[in-house]
Amino acid sequence: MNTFRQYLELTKPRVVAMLVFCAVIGMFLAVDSDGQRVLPTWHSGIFGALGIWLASASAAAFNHLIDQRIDKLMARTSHRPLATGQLTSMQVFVFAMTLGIVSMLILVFLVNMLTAVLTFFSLIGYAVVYTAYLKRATPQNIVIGGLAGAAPPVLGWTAVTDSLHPYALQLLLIIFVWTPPHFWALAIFRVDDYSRAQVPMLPVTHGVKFTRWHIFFYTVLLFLVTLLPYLTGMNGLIYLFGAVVLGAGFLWYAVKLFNPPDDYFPMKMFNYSIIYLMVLFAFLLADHWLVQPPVHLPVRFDPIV
Ligand code: HEM
Ligand SMILES: CC(C)=CCC/C(C)=C/CC/C(C)=C/COP(=O)(O)OP(=O)(O)O
Repeated sequence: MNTFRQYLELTKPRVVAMLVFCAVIGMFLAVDSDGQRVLPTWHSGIFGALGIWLASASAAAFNHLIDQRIDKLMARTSHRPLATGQLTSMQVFVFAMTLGIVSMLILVFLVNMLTAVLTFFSLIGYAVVYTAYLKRATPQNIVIGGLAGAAPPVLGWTAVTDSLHPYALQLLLIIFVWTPPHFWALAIFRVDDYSRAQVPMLPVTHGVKFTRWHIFFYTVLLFLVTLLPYLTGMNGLIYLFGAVVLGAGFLWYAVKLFNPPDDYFPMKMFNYSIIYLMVLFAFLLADHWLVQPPVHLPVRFDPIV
């Protein structure tokens, strides 16, 4: 592997691509204080996405740095550049710091302070609170830590409007509730890895059966939470259709997981979780721009900040 690819791997490019995708959709879902659709300017769109991307990549690189001992012990992560010794801790530290500082400079000077502050908290939330503390401390690690990963649509939104709208928090809530079934499906499949590395993930501490019930509970909750954008008048029937069909698919996986046809089934659910989120956000976007103004529940929500 050449050096460029090793540094690229530190940034968890596919996960971060998804975070930026959610942030960009957040930008295009933004409304002003009168509830009117607004578009990102070229400036806020490009620098907002760049800053959020670099901050997420920095957080991912810090995660590699802090987790190198664990990563060495798990089959899924043992090939990572620090685990194999292809990069040194100092190289990764300098890389992560550089990305973090550049992202903050971009957000503070070229976007706005609100987005910079919220992105900074997300970076610290993932790199320090989740990775260095929660991950090793409690099986609720990914539930609480999921807050940082759920932030991107809010960050995209604030990059455009410089204000925090309650509608944006609904998007955060969706990703927040989506994260446990997303991760625990993978954790069931990788339970031996986590057990070997002594990471207290739910299937390790409480068993697979208990984890399946948690996945089911969060999937039902996710189904309900995804109805909120319709119920609050943020989105219309096109979105509702997408949310119900996609949610029914997710529920099917959660139920089938109680009696899986084969050992690989949890990974099929994990893969579905990613398609689910991507398509759900595409529906939010399509609905927002194809159907306007929303015709139901004329509730007015003012920005919080
Ligand atoms: C605390 C929260 C989260 C945890 C613990 C978590 C955990 C994981 C893990 C362990 C993987 C497997 C990576 C690998 O194969 O090496 C993964 C993959 C992935 N996650 Fe998450 N995740 C979280 C939040 C998120 C969020 C918020 C998003 C996007 C909105 C996301 C999107 C993805 C994507 C797209 C992949 C597939 C990457 C690939 O194909 O390699 N995850 N996640
Ligand atoms: C600024 C901002 C939006 C920050 C969010 C950063 C970020 C990369 C969030 C994604 C969450 C994620 C991939 C968790 C997996 O970590 P893990 O350590 O459990 O997984 P691993 O074993 O694959 O490393």
